[in-house]
Amino acid sequence: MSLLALHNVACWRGGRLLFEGLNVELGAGEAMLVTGPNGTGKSSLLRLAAGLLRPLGGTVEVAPCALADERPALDPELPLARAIALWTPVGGDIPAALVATGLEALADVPVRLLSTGQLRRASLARVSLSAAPLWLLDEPANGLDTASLDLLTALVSRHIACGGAILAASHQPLGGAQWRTLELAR
Ligand SMILES: Nc1ncnc2c1ncn2[C@@H]1O[C@H](COP(=O)(O)OP(=O)(O)OP(=O)(O)O)[C@@H](O)[C@H]1O
Repeated sequence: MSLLALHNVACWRGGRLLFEGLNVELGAGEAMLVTGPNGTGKSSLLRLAAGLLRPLGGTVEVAPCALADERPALDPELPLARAIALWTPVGGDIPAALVATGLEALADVPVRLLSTGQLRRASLARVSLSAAPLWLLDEPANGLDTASLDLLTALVSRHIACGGAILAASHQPLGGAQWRTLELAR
């Protein structure tokens, strides 16, 4: 079953054509890494998949998805666990997700006090709790230290093993899956 299907997609942004004729198919248990130089449209592609951007042409079919990008999408004034809870469906195990992202000691700390790497991990915790089968990860390794990269690898591995799919944009290789690569060019 396809969790993401882009057919002949074109994207216009910032006054220029970023890409056209793009076809992507992601099924359960599949992961795709989007690479390419700055400004070639990696983040734009993820936003297209998330339904936050409209394609200039082509079609986008997508299963329920969760996006993690540079914006944490968490209320800065709330303690971390409560901010994440606003995104978590009933039954989501927030303490376990905080442990999986190494954030258990920060559950009561306001989001605005978290560091860059901690915020990135908080986004990953939010996504992992979303129950969405498709994860859209924009530079998920940015700002992560070595131990946190291992946590990211474990999260990816578990999601793929559970039949999820991941579309990630990254300038660095990611672990946890057999990544197919899509390279965007200028
Ligand atoms: N909100 C926006 N409004 C207009 N143009 C934008 C907007 N966001 C990005 N762009 C433009 O779209 C183009 C692609 O940007 P995008 O962020 O998708 O590239 P990227 O491949 O993810 O880059 P990077 O490797 O630097 O993260 C760039 O030329 C950028 O200026």
